[in-house]
Amino acid sequence: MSSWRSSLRIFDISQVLRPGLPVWPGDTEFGFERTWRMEDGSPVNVGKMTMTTHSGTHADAPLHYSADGMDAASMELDPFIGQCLVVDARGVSGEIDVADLPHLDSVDRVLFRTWDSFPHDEWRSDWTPISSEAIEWLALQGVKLIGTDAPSVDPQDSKTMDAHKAVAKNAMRILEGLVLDGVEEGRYELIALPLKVGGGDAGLTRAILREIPDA
Ligand SMILES: Nc1ccccc1C(=O)C[C@H](N)C(=O)O
Ligand SMILES: [Zn+2]
Ligand SMILES: [Zn+2]
Repeated sequence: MSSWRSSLRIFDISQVLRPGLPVWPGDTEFGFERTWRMEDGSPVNVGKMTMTTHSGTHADAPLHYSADGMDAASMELDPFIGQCLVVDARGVSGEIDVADLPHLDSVDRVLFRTWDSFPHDEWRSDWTPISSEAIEWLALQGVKLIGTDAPSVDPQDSKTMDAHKAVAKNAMRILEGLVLDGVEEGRYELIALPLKVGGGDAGLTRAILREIPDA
């Protein structure tokens, strides 16, 4: 009788949305205020949040990088749920290129860990972007979703957005701002559902990885 796991380990790979959350320079700071207070006699506490669509862990919608792209509410869910491969790219200098990619066999989703320790409390503009050649190669291998612990798949000063354009050309999906500290390289189940934001150029996402039972 093989032992049955009572539960599979879950890794929460999402940032905490909170005031002080580092955001893209010049973008909307995360704001939170209480609009109904129990201390004022209200039967409940209710809050109000203001934030950029690209706050913390999020999925870009095609509308972000294509003027006529679909919004976050229209994105299909399949790319965001299923088996993925976490790749440790911490040793990569410059940008992740084809030579930095592992051999892939039948994997639809690839997540890149680039930070030794995720910068929760400071904006770091020196992240490791992904080259458009690497994205094209991943698309050729059948990859449908690319995730990163960086705030963008392109460099902060990009004007041509080559990585996003390669994603658009291959109808792939993007997760950015993941927290992959402590996640070993390997295969996991990804569950990362973007908020269904009508007109949204991105969807805030609670992303998790779940261990895959030993075959
Ligand atoms: N908030 C911004 C404001 C202006 C330009 C870029 C951003 C981004 O957040 C980058 C985005 N996460 C991206 O998909 O690359
Ligand atoms: Zn984004
Ligand atoms: Zn992006």
